[in-house]
Amino acid sequence: MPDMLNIEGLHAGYADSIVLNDVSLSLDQGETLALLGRNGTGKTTLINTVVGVTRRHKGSIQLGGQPLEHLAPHVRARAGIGWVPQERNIFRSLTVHENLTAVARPGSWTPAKVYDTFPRLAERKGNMGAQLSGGEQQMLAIGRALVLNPRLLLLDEPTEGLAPILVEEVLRGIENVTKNEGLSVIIVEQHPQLILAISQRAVILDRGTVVHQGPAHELRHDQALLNRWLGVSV
Ligand SMILES: Nc1ncnc2c1ncn2[C@@H]1O[C@H](COP(=O)(O)OP(=O)(O)OP(=O)(O)O)[C@@H](O)[C@H]1O
Repeated sequence: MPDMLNIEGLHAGYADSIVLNDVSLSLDQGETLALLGRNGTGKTTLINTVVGVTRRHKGSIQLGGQPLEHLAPHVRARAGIGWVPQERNIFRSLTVHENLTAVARPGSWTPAKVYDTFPRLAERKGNMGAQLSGGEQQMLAIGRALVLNPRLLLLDEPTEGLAPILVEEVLRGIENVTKNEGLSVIIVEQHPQLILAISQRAVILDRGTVVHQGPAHELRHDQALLNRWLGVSV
């Protein structure tokens, strides 16, 4: 069976500038991959290249064996790519429930299941998107991606700017999604300790190239590697 996601020899960037340099990685069904690296190392560019909104210069991207690299972003979405960009992508003038029902597509993820995963959203069902806290908006953005019933979910810094208690709540929700549903996820995160704890695989980018790739539990306990590439202590 092919990998859920397979990227080979990817070079991509913006207009003529190349940010990603020969990136290769793969991800199985049901796996979570922590995508790490200092600021400006190309994490968002990699996510955006899988989505199809940057310029790809070279290399292949396959989803479940299907080549994606020549497809438009909306066709990639239909093929099973769910995307939660850094700037939380919700309708601010619709209610929580309308946000979820407006985009839902047939599949196992329904608004009701999103409420089970993020009970806080159930309590805010009738609130406008604009009235939600940052953490609640993030949960709603993830919920909106889930009701599209993707095969691969791409989350760009889902806990950025959140209070610690909400960080835990968002990460717990993400962990349940991957554990119970067999969904593949790539998460860009600035808190390596937290994200490695709920991931199976880890990739570190530095200046647009993959400098480390391996099991998340190994990296989580490898102080030297974390220090070298991320400048953090565990
Ligand atoms: N729209 C753009 N046009 C041109 N260059 C860009 C654009 N977006 C990002 N870049 C450049 O690409 C490089 C990688 O940026 P990217 O946002 O992918 O890094 P990142 O690892 O996600 O960083 P951060 O953690 O700060 O979000 C940077 O040098 C950045 O200046």
